[in-house]
Amino acid sequence: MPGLDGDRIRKRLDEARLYLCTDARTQRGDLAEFVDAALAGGVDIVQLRDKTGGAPLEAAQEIAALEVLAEACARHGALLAVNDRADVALAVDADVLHLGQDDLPVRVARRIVGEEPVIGRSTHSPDQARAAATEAGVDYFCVGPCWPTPTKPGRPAPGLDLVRSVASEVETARPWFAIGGIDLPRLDDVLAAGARRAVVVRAITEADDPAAAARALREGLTRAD
Ligand SMILES: Cc1ncc(COP(=O)(O)OP(=O)(O)O)c(N)n1
Ligand SMILES: Cc1nc(C(=O)O)sc1CCOP(=O)(O)O
Ligand SMILES: [Mg+2]
Repeated sequence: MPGLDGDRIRKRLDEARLYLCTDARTQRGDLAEFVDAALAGGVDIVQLRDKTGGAPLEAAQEIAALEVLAEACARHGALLAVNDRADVALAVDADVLHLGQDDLPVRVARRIVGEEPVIGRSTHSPDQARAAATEAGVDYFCVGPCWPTPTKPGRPAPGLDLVRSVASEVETARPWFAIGGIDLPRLDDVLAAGARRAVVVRAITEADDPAAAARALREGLTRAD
């Protein structure tokens, strides 16, 4: 929630179970209604991740979409996440900045966003997960893809073996999320592998009823606690 201090952001991150990445829904023109429904269903963190047009969003479009998400997150007590861009995270006072292996180094991003927002890291191997579990400035990490996914074409999937290995071998107090190909029918397998938090894209963005889809995923994750 923009305006939260670092301690409150970290407390909410710790409690978070369901993380949604959404595009700006430019074609459908329903971003505000969509995100309101997803948040009502129990999404804890919303990230704007728009890679739909083959090129990044224009800056003005990205900021406009983030303002829509920020207002909805503030109303629902959820965290707002920016993908890739530390300058954009600073500009919109985001709670969360997410960085992949090929994005800005965390120590560089920290110089831009300061200490308040949390920073997350994508990981795709046990070594990367171990590094994210200890690297200074990282607050959470993601582990995947659990299944090959058209949302991230070309990203090989280490599968649930990676989730099992992180759950059993990486000792960390940092929250971590499983990602990639996760939907309700697969959630029990993700939980059985040892994850307690999940990131989804299509399971909510492509649902006929995003509130119901989010609710079912959130309930599944909550039951596993
Ligand atoms: C929450 C979350 N987890 C993983 C990613 C993927 O980040 P990255 O590997 O940098 O790929 P892009 O999303 O930037 O294409 C993410 N965005 N969010
Ligand atoms: C954006 C992204 N990052 C991944 C990673 O493994 O880091 S997998 C992924 C896409 C997840 O989309 P869906 O839920 O539609 O499969
Ligand atoms: Mg990235």
